[in-house]
Amino acid sequence: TRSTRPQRMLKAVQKNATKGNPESVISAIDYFCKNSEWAMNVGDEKGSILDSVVTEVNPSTVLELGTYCGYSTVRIARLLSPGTKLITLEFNPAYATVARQIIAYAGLQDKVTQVEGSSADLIPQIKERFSITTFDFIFLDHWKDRYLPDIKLFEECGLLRKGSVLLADNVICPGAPEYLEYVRNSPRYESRYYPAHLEYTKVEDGLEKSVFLG
Ligand SMILES: O=C(NCCCCCn1ccc2cnccc21)c1cc(-c2ccc(F)cc2)cc(O)c1O
Ligand SMILES: [Mg+2]
Repeated sequence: TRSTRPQRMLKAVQKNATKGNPESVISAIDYFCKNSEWAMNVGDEKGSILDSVVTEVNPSTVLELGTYCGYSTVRIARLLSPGTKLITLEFNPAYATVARQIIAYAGLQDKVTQVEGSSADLIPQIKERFSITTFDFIFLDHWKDRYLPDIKLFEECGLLRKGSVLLADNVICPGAPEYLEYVRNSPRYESRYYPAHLEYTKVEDGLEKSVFLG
């Protein structure tokens, strides 16, 4: 049977990137998506903004919702301080399988804990399962209609502290209007929009960075 797009992306990484070199893995995926097949990685333009926010926060505890093929996982993990690990959640087992191989090819498997399931199920379990009190940095890149219920779940589960940073992909395209309305109008967040474009296209999109004020 025909291979899947994530499988073809993995082949492109194995062919064009250098094992243990995260930058070459990132470049190989971006090249594949620009020249062969579009895929819903955060991409290079928004990825650079992600890099700058991760570098600024220098987080000790990190959660990513939406692993997909591991592109943003590699972008984040390569910037973490030694000894820091990130938790990345993926709902689709086929995506998770490809991501595991791409993350390992980049040599970052020791900095990543992959979890399979839905955010609604996982978020209430995090404190217990991973001995985490609060997150310094959360990257939202999963179902866009889950951004709002999940940020409320983070609050209810006591997973945010004064200064926790949430960065949300696709707030314009496909869009997360209710989420935007909430973080931009809630007195409990300081929110800022980073304009960019939908990965590998000229379509308007951007990232929303929201700092929890406690
Ligand atoms: O849908 C997107 N991502 C989510 C994929 C599914 C996530 C599933 N999942 C993972 C963890 C998890 C935990 N709990 C519940 C569900 C969970 C997405 C789409 C586009 C896009 C597509 C077509 C188009 F024409 C324009 C834009 C661009 C992006 O950058 C995107 O991120
Ligand atoms: Mg996205």
